[in-house]
Parts: sequence; structure tokens; C-alpha cells
Amino acid sequence: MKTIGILTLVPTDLSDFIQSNLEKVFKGCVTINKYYLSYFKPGDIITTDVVVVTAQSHAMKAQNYISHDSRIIVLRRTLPNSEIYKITAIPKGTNVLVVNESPETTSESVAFLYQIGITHLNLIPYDCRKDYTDINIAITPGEVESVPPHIQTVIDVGHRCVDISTFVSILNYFNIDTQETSRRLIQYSDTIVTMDIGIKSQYKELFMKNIQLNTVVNLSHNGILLSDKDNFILLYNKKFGQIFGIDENVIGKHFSHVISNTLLPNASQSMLVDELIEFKGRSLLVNSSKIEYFGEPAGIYYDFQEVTHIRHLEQNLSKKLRDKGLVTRYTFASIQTKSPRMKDCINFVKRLASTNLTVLITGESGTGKELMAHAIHDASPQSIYPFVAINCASFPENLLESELFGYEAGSFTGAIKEGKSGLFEQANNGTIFLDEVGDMPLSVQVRLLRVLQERQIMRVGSQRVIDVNLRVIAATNKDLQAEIQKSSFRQDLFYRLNVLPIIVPPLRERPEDIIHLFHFFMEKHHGKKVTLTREVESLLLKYKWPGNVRELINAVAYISFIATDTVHIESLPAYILNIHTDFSQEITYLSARCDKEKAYQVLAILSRHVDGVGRKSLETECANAMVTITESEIRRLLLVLNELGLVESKVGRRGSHLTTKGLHFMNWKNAGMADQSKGGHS
Ligand SMILES: Nc1ncnc2c1ncn2[C@@H]1O[C@H](COP(=O)(O)OP(=O)(O)OP(=O)(O)O)[C@@H](O)[C@H]1O
Repeated sequence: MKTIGILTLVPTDLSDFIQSNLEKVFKGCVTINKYYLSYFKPGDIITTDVVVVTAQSHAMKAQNYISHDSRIIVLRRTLPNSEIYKITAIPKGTNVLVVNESPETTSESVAFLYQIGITHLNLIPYDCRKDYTDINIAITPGEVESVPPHIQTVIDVGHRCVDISTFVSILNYFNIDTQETSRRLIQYSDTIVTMDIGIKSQYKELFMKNIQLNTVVNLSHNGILLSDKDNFILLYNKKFGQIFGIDENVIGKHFSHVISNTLLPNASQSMLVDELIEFKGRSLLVNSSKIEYFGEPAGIYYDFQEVTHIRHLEQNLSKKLRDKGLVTRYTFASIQTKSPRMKDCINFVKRLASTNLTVLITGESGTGKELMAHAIHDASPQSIYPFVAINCASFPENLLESELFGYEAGSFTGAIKEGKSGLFEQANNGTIFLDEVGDMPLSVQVRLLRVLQERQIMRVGSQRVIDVNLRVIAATNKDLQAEIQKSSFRQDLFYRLNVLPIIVPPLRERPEDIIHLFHFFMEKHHGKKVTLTREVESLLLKYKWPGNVRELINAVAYISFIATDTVHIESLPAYILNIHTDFSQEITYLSARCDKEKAYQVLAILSRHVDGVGRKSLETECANAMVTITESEIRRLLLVLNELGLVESKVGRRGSHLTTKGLHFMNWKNAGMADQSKGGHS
């Protein structure tokens, strides 16, 4: 417990009086002792936290007896209200003698009376050498004997009591700020005349504000906590205590004492915005904001909103949506990329995800448009509501219409008796994803336009209008401007859809992604880590990837089956090898040196026999294919093919086999490239 020492010169009833004054506020929370200067022996020392003295001169005299750690406070004193009323009752302009023990203390008393507002009287300091026969009233602080005997009315104001400013100094020093001490101080201040009317009224106002604040804070259904800038707790409400099961007073304790750092690791570094935490089965949404004082950080305000019930509702809803398949399968994290162009595109998409605006995603087939649509819904505020996807190209006209808009009971043959809600209705509050919107029949386009304009639908066979609140994301790999020119897409619908246009670049325009996605899919889909030879890498980068990422996924599947740890050129699918070289020169050479068609026939046979074929077998196989060729012709052909590096012929039983170049040549030729080349026409 904190301690106060009252230091006076000698034991008089003054120190008892001061003690009883101080106890009116501090009783029970501060220990008060009395000390007398005249009793002190060398070596004696006062060690109380605060030492109060009645005059500055006493503090000077007692310096050697007071510990350095103690704070010395010179008491400011005043009069109780009861005494002042007697003085204020004296008629204005009356001569009043002020009597104290010495001329100094007398003039001090006069000054004090003026200070506390006794300005209506003519206060005359007593001088024992003078005669005051014309004065009938005297005021004295306990020096009744010194008052001239002829004076009829003597107002003895007694000891002066401790002023409110002294209490405030001690309370601040001790950092005691309980409701009880505040209440006692206000009660006490009502019984005294204070020289600091301002302090008194401010203190009262502060007390009222505290009560108001506590009431407001405790009325809140959210947990509220206020900390200082170093995150030491200043205030918290009942709900906060309830949420975190606090049964001791944690004021002054560090925030981490109540909420562990693992639960809210960034609590003091950054402001929290709707941070979701789980605490003992409760879900809490946490927000915080800085409190500043003249631009300097002064504290942090925390708000804990209990959302357990909402979370349960949300979990039920998302379970139902999951059961029905009305949820997204991808998020932004699912979109793999190393391409700066794609990253720019994703950043743009992320920004618009939070809106409810219509989005049109265009890009070649397989570039990841559907992935984007899922990610947008997932990052949107409506993500807890359904995500309904439909491929407009895969339904015949009238079926697409009833799928999207639903139908009324008995509207067409084969319809379910009670009617059926359409996908627009099912997507209410969420997102509808219209894939391949460029293939939507014109009749359905008209209806879609109405949804976008009015946010209303009508079931097929019904006149009843149903309001819908949803976001539309459309995607197409068609050039809609060209479709508008051909009158197969409505221009007005295009403008309604093209509110936020997103263009997903083709894979060939983001080379950084080709190798990255190759390894990504190899590991994700086939659990393999492989090395690509330089030649393979350059082939993959040169290839145009008309089927984009979808085609890359297929190529990876093929290669994973063929290749082991290192992917060599032979493991690549033929269509990728085709772009390797232009073999026009080889064709020209072949045409000049031998029968080109017969050479193709030999190469085709060799490509079927990886282990090599002898000349005899080649002759037989050619005959089987209805191509007549002599052995000497075969020899000449093989010579030319060896010269071109397409075939390698070995002596003995191993015969001839196709080289890697020969393999590429055949792939290139099979892809029809030979016919397009100059050599092919010769
Ligand atoms: N950046 C990527 N990261 C990971 N997977 C991707 C990426 N881009 C596309 N994919 C995958 O490639 C496949 C094709 O993507 P998606 O279906 O989104 O393309 P699309 O542009 O909608 O094609 P289509 O126009 O033919 O409908 C999907 O399996 C998808 O998951």
C-alpha cells in the first residue's frame, strides 16, 4: 500500500487535523503516519512515498531526514464552507480585524482571505501597537487569545483544511484513479472553499464523463478494451471480461496477459480490420483503431464483436451450397503465374472483386477464364452465397432458356408438374457465371439483357416478375465485336456485359508461365519433379500453345508417362516437335536425289521400328504397302537419308534406324508441314 508522512515541527492537534483530512479521501488505500521534526535524531529518515509539509520552510529544515525517493508536497490549505458562510454574512464594507500570532502570519491570513474571494470586507491586519476601538468584529485562525478583549464578535476559522489541488497532486502521483477515491474527493470538495474553482469543476466534470463513458461502454454488446500506446490496459467493459473469462482486475496489465500473442500476433503493430479469431469456441471479429493525442500515439481502442451465431449460420449455408455444388472451386491463390502481364491482370481483377459490377472475361480457350470467375466470386462480399456456373454453348436454345430462367407448372411437354426455378433464381444474392456467352442464342440474349437492366426475371410460361440480386460474370473466347458484325451477338447486351472487361492473355504471350506451369502441373497432378533439357525448354517456349493452359496440362500428362527424371526431346509429343525446324531444304534435297515418296515410305517403316530394320525387311514391308522398290534402290535411299542425318545405318543385323532429327522430320511432315513448304510442291 502507498504511504504518506505528515511532517510538522512539534506534536499539535494540527497534524491530527491534517491526518483526518487526508483520510477522508485516502482511507483504506493509503497508510498515513505522522512525524515531528523536533523529535528527529541524526540518522533518522522518513521513507514514506509522499511527505506532506505545512510550509516550504519545514521541507528545507527536514531535508536530511527525508529519503531521496520520497516526494515532498507542500500542503495547500483552505477553509471549510461552514466558516466561510459566517464571514460572507458580514455586511459589505464592514471593518474587520484579522488576527494571527505574528505580523507575517497576519498579513498572510489577510492575503489568503482575499484569495478565497472575501473582497466585500475591509480587512485590517492586527498590529498590537494600535488601538482598534472602532472595530467590533475579528477573524482569527485559532488565535482567540490575541484578539483585543473589547471586540464583541470573534470568528475563529480554526485550522485550515487540505485543498483539493493537494489531493489531485497526490492521486496523480500515486496513479490512483478509482471510482471510490473520486467519489470521496468530490464529496470532500463540496465541504470546502477551494482556491481552484476550475480544478474542482473539472474534476467533477471528469468524474461525470467517466461515469458516462463507463455506462456507454458497458451498454455495448461488443467487448471493448482501451490500452495505452504500449498496449497496457486502461479500461475494458463487462462484455470483454465475459468473453475472455476475466475474473481479476487486469487494468495496468499488458494486453498479451489477456489475449495471447498467438491469437492476435499483429495486435500492437497494425490496426486490425475485421480480423476473425476463435477463442474457446467463440468466433470474434476484431477491429482496432489508434488513439492519438496531438498527433502522437496515445493508445489503442479494440472492439470484439461476437459472431459465433453468424458463423454457425454461415457454415450451415455454405454446407448446403457445397452439397448442391454451388460453391467456387478456385481462389486467387489457385491461379499460378510468374508472368508480369498475368500478375497485372490478377491485381486488376482483385480490385474489382469487391464490387458487384458485371464482369466480362475474354481470352482464348483454356487460358483460365473460368478460374478467374471462381476467384472473383470467392473474393467478393457475396462469397457466402451461391456461385452458379453454366456453359451457354452446351445447351440447345429452349433448354438453355428454361435452365436459366426456370419455368412455370405445365409450361411445356416434359416439364416437371410443379415448375422449376432457374439458375438466376438459384444464384440470388450470389454470382451467376455465364461461360461461352458468345454462343448464347439471340432469343436468350434478349432475356439476359432484361436481367442486366432490370434485375428481374420471368420464368418461362409466366408473367410474374421475380426480383433477383446477383452479380453476372460472363466469359467467352469469341471476338464479340466480330459476332456483333455478323449479327449473332446483340450490341446492347455487349455494352451491358462489358462493364468491367478482363482480357486473359494467351499462354504464348506469357512465356514465364510455360515452364513454371509445366513444373507446377507435373508435381501437382503426377507427383513428379523433373528436369527439362535446354532443348526441351526452348521447344516448349517456341510452341504456340493454341489450347493454352489446358493443352499444357495434357502435354504434361503425356510427358509424365513417357519421361523419367529428365525430359529429353524424344519425350515430347509430336505436335510440339513439329515446330522444331523447317525441313524444306531436306525435302528439296530428297526430291533432287531420289524418289521422294519412296523415301517417305522408308522413313515411315523405320519410325515404326525403333530397334532398327535391315534392308531385306524394308523391301518386304514396302512391297506389303504396295510400293515396289529394289534392294539397290533401298541402298541409295538409305545413303541419301544418312547424308541428311535422318537415318543412321549400321552394319550387321542392326540395320538402319531413325535419328532424332528423322523423328522430328516425320512429325513435321505428318503435321502437313511438308505440303505447305516450297520443297513439298517441287
Ligand atoms: N494460371 C493457372 N494456374 C493454375 N491452373 C490454371 C491456370 N490457368 C488455367 N488453369 C487450369 O487450366 C484449365 C483451363 O482453365 P479454364 O477452364 O479456366 O480456361 P477457360 O479460359 O475458361 O477455357 P474455355 O474458354 O475453354 O472454357 C483448368 O483446369 C484450370 O484449372
